[in-house]
Amino acid sequence: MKIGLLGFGKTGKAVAAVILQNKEFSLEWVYRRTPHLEGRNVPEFLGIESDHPGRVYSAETIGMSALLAQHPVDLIIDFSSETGIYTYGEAAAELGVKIISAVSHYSENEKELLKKLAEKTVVFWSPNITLGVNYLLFAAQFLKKIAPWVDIEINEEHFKEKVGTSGTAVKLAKALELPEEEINSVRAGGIVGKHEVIFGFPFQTVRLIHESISREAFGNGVVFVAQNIKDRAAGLYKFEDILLPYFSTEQN
Ligand SMILES: NC(=O)c1ccc[n+]([C@@H]2O[C@H](COP(=O)([O-])OP(=O)(O)OC[C@H]3O[C@@H](n4cnc5c(N)ncnc54)[C@H](O)[C@@H]3O)[C@@H](O)[C@H]2O)c1
Ligand SMILES: O=C(O)C1=N[C@H](C(=O)O)CCC1
Repeated sequence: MKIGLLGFGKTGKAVAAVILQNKEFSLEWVYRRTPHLEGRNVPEFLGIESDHPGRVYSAETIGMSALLAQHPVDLIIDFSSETGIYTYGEAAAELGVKIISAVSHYSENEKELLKKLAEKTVVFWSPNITLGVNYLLFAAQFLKKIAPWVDIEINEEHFKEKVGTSGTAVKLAKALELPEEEINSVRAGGIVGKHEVIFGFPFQTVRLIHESISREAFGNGVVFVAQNIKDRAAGLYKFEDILLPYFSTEQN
């Protein structure tokens, strides 16, 4: 599967490193806003031995439609920001190029755009692309179903510079019907990402914890998602759509 990547910051670099070492994929290009690193070879830049082309292009030099015509891909992965989708969304959807967006927060406008693009191609969006957190989300919902009266607290910890409440914690709060304002956030040093749901029962406490110990975790998540959406029809997908069949009690 040929891949294009938008967002080559802290996470994009770690995700690129994981993809470059996977023989099922070929990282064709990285697309940046500015010409910084333009023309660089990503495997060489990251010091990874890989035969993927992985060349850096910039919006100042080539538009997305031209890039997709000259260097076609099957899938675009987005670890940029809210605005990234406007750069490639329409061009990708027109060509049926699949989209995995890992951007943690979107406003209603971008969410509407994702829905529109999903009429033409596969669009997957998840504020947290790790298998672990999405498993935790299911487990937490099950426990709440069994004991709807239990006290629940959500804690999230991230690196000092992260702005706003994590998209993952917001999603957990929605799923567990808790007010977003009650999420407890810690910002300290270089914490990659930790989410905890505490169930306070009388006489016992249940803690569901997920910690990303390095950003390569998000690369592994991308690989898992890409493998699971590759044969899907156009539509808007979330992590739950991939995991739900695994919770079936039927034997296969
Ligand atoms: N879903 C997940 O599991 C997950 C995991 C980690 C990070 N994230 C999210 O991914 C995003 C990036 O995180 P980060 O820590 O790598 O941030 P970062 O600031 O280190 O990197 C973001 C990069 O994207 C680039 N960028 C921003 N807007 C762009 C655009 N319109 N076009 C092209 N490039 C653009 C920036 O220049 C920068 O290089 C954030 O939304 C973050 O919350 C999601
Ligand atoms: O590095 C980040 O930024 C992360 N953001 C996600 C969020 O906001 O939920 C979670 C993973 C790391």
